[in-house]
Amino acid sequence: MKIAPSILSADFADLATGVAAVEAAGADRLHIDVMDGHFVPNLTFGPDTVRALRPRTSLPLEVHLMADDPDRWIAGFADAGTDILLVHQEATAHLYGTLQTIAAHHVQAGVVLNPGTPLNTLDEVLPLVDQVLIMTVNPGFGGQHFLPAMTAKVAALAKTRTARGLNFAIEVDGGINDQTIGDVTAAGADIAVAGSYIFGGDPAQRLAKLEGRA
Ligand SMILES: O=C(CO)[C@@H](O)[C@H](O)COP(=O)(O)O
Ligand SMILES: [Co+2]
Repeated sequence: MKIAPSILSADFADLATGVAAVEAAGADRLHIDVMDGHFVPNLTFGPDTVRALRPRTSLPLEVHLMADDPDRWIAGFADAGTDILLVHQEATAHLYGTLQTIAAHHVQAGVVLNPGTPLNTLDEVLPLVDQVLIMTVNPGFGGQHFLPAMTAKVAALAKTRTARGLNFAIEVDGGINDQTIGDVTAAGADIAVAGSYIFGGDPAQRLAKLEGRA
């Protein structure tokens, strides 16, 4: 299991220190939650945050774009140094085209599903994506409780991946801690995002504990 610390729970006034701590602790990538105040009721980072972090770490930068009309932002995040760009199925009327545009910018493309959105809405785009992110909370805020019903969704997606001979990575996001990571690992998730759990204590100890339970 790869672990992607979410900087949503880091100290916004000292992001570089938080990033250095999780990198030293062996994180696999950095998860950057971009919120536009429309798609979700919160405001966070923009492309300039990615641009500022890029020279501060060698970790891959993964942007979780919680924004309406994501096409507006693709070029900006690509140019800023994003390695993986994840867009919500619910945020665009033209998902197939949006994913093609991300790939055309030489950025890995991923799609995200809210808890209430069925897996079959991705049937046509699965061959296009490098990654599928299953939200295990409603998006917008860190520190929420994991939704246990999402474990079956992860398992169903893993089954579909095998049946169709595809090789996208499966990621989970929301409420991941030492109590919840075991179930999603068993269900077939490859990458777990964790924010409040990692930054709510000593990041190195918390990361090691997650890896031990995964
Ligand atoms: O995308 C989101 C929230 O919308 C997440 O990436 C959170 O940042 C995860 O936080 P925790 O649930 O791990 O505290
Ligand atoms: Co996220």
